[in-house]
Amino acid sequence: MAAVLQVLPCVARAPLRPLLSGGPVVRQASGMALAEQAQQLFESTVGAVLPGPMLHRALSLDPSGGLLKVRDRSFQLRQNLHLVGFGKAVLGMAAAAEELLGQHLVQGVISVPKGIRAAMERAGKQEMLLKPHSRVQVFEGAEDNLPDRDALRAALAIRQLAEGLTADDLLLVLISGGGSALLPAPIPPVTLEEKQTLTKLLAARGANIQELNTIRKALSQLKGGGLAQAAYPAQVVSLILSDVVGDPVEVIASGPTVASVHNVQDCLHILNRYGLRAALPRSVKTVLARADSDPHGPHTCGHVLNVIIGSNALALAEAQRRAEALGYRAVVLSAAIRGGVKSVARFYGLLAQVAGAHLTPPGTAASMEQEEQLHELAAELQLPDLRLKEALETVVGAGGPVCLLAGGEPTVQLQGSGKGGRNQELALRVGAELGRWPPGPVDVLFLSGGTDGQDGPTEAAGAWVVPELASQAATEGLDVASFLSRNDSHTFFRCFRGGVHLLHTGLTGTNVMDAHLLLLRPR
Ligand SMILES: Nc1ncnc2c1ncn2[C@@H]1O[C@H](COP(=O)(O)OP(=O)(O)OP(=O)(O)O)[C@@H](O)[C@H]1O
Ligand SMILES: O=C(O)[C@H](O)CO
Repeated sequence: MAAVLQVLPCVARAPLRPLLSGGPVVRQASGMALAEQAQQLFESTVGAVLPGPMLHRALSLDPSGGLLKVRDRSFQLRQNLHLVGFGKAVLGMAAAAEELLGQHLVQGVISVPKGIRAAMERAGKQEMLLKPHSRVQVFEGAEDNLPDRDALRAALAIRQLAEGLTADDLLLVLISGGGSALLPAPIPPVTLEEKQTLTKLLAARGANIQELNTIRKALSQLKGGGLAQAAYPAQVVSLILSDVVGDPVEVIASGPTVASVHNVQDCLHILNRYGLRAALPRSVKTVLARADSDPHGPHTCGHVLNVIIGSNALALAEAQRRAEALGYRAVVLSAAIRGGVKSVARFYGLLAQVAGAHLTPPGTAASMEQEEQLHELAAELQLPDLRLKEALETVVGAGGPVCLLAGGEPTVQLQGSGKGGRNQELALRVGAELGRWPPGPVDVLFLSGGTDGQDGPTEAAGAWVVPELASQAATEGLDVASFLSRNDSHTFFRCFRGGVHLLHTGLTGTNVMDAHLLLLRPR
């Protein structure tokens, strides 16, 4: 089994850059508007997991001795270092790796989303781009996050590089979310089109990422440890940016350097669950039937070191430090927020109400009933790492501003044909929840943002809300409930107050799911 290391403990601070548009509309806290502080905290969250800081935390090079250190392991470099990568954040990761490794890097191939170089150039993010005469070959593909011919060409080039390595070589593998679609190499006779159709159907029928990637692994030459196997006997070091709740290395990008533990029965259960077993193409049945006799056994990954170098938890930890520096008592509630967006919004609404009441003098206390509802909802959401009790204890003892941080990936069941994204919909729903209760003597702000800088098919990363939002919107003739019923959160935020509640970052070059911030400040 491959060695799995957890996130690196210390985090370099990223430079601050204004991300939120619009002026301060929330009362000042410590001389700075809550909205501005939320901006800084979101910047810190993203900054902790930008490619440059991450790679510098993960790798160090001793140029005199030509030793590459990854955590507590050292590797001798002697013109034997090769690089491959795939994922939405891999262009910047490769640029940072190349900068760090210099002439030691012999060659590389990466597979990144279509148009990403042009987008980074347009955004002026030179640090996310490879040098003009880079040794790393770049393939762009997987338009709309679906495996396509371009991604297949990239996957084959990556396989070829891996297969050409010897026991003297070291292969650095850069992995981030979106890697599954960017590394398609179906096992014949399964075709790319068949795999694409199956993936689309599973996703449309609600399969989660664990289920989706179990099927992807079974049908792929490179996923589920296949890439590690192709590179054997070279030493493999995978640096992984997690976009999956809980950071499971076997799931992220379908674990190309992690031995798969799934068998055919697991796949058949999943296909059954989504009503796809009966209609399977013959090729898929053939490959599944073969798979049991030819598993990527655990023994195939003994030459691999898998290291999580960036995650939601790590990003939130940095935001927590920043919040404390701004004078908040800060708690990370959870880095594994999941569940329907309506329940998650209700959770944050109740949390704000209960926490707000704890922050204010007796007489404004939230009812016991609300506190009970909060705990019940938390139990229903089944968030494994939730620190609700600790958060509420902190609030009780705070006597001043409080910042509750969380992250993860709630789900939106699309009903309408409006324009929006997970984060904007969550923020709007939380805004509506906050408006249901009479405001106590406490300022409240909730922000939800996608750390990749793009929330659904919109140009915004997310949005922030305050309890007055719904009533203020009504004075502008905007009915929050009707926008929500159409999943039209982006249109709402664009119209409301000229769009000042939208969070605009542009593509950030990283992705560790979403970040949620709840700021409370007694008046
Ligand atoms: N109109 C809408 N309102 C709310 N959510 C939407 C809307 N349209 C799409 N979405 C949601 O946006 C998500 C897809 O957007 P996005 O690309 O940001 O997330 P993703 O696929 O999880 O990618 P990543 O992991 O890179 O963030 C889906 O969860 C989808 O349900
Ligand atoms: O590429 C993938 O499989 C998803 O982004 C999860 O990592």
